[in-house]
Amino acid sequence: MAKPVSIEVWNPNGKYRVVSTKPMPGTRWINLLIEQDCRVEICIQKKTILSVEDILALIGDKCDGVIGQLTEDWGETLFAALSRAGGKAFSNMAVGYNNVDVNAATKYGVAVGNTPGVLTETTAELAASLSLAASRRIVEADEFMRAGLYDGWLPHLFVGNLLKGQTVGVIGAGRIGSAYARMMIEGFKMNLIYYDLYQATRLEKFVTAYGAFLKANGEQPVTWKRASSMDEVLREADVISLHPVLDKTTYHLINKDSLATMKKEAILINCSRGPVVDEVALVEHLKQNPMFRVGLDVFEDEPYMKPGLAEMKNAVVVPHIASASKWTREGMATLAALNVLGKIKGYPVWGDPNRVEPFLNENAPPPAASPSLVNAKALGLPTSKL
Ligand SMILES: NC(=O)C1=CN([C@@H]2O[C@H](COP(=O)(O)OP(=O)(O)OC[C@H]3O[C@@H](n4cnc5c(N)ncnc54)[C@H](O)[C@@H]3O)[C@@H](O)[C@H]2O)C=CC1
Ligand SMILES: O=C(O)C(=O)CO
Repeated sequence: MAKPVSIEVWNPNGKYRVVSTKPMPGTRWINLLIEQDCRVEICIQKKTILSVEDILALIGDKCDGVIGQLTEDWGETLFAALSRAGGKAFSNMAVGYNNVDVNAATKYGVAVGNTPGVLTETTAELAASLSLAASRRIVEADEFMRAGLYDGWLPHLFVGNLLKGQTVGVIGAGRIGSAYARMMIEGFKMNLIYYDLYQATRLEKFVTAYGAFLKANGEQPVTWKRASSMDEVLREADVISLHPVLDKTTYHLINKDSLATMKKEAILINCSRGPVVDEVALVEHLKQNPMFRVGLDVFEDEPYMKPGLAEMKNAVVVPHIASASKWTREGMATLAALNVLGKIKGYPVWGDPNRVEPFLNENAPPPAASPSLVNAKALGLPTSKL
């Protein structure tokens, strides 16, 4: 028997029962659901990661939709239970959905939502922050100051890497990878090399135009190159940032061999998913190459780090906070709630998940659509005209 979980209830007489497995930032998401006759139940259990058993208890006998988190294991068991309870929709409060078995959801007729776009710039900004922190050894230097070790300027004190004119490498030049690339190119005049399965045409056009602008102003123009293999990026780039989805093709994309391919003084950033990097191999590489540095937002066995990583001075580590700006987190909550609401109300699916701004405008009602359902096609759901 599943244990009871603590919940907070909004609009108890609402017709549709929507459960959120966590309190989420802002109130717009709650108000939008209430306005459309939903009873909203929010799990307030003091437990960071809910088990499948906890979530089964939350779903109960009647549940129309659930908003869940990337820490939860949404597989066959939960989708079968949600479907038995009359559920039509689940949305992750995240753009990544590697914690969700989409095939199982489709089998039970449950739509799966995610939250693209609203976190693109915020996540790219954290990747840029980690790039700076790692290249200029900010965390090491901060610890040194606080320990009272600073006794005067020295020519060799915390010497790091200059970014200007160096090459930034992006693996996975989708929404976030492209936004990060632009920040590093505009901010630090870096040249770009990227690897993706698809051509990042808009990014290429941007770098070409920016290069022409710099040249016209008498500055060294920036350049871009689409690499034909990931290894080409690893060999040539001075800073490498990982932004692909996590799937079978990207699991341990960075491993002992690929680490050995990188420059000895390269900077590696991971704000995608932990298992994209073989963390045991990374710890060993950091030990052997003190001038190689990493900035990590995600870890292979979250919330844990592999043994040895916490002791490495050449690693900057933060707890999966890349999308943690107020505007973004409130927007993620709104998109997740609207994904679930749209399916419950029988609305079509928004035609372009890369253009979700109309759903985030607080001064106008959101479009009558689900902003982003990843199995819409498999479920044969209609698409809204933009
Ligand atoms: N650390 C954090 O808090 C956050 C992490 N993320 C992670 O970032 C990922 C990317 O998000 P978006 O940019 O919005 O997604 P996106 O779908 O726009 O971009 C992903 C890119 O990866 C590329 N890709 C897929 N397989 C590849 C492979 N084998 N090699 C190279 N490239 C490959 C795709 O073609 C695509 O261009 C999410 O799936 C999520 O896991 C996203 C937001 C916040
Ligand atoms: O959205 C995601 O995929 C995250 O990792 C958290 O924002």
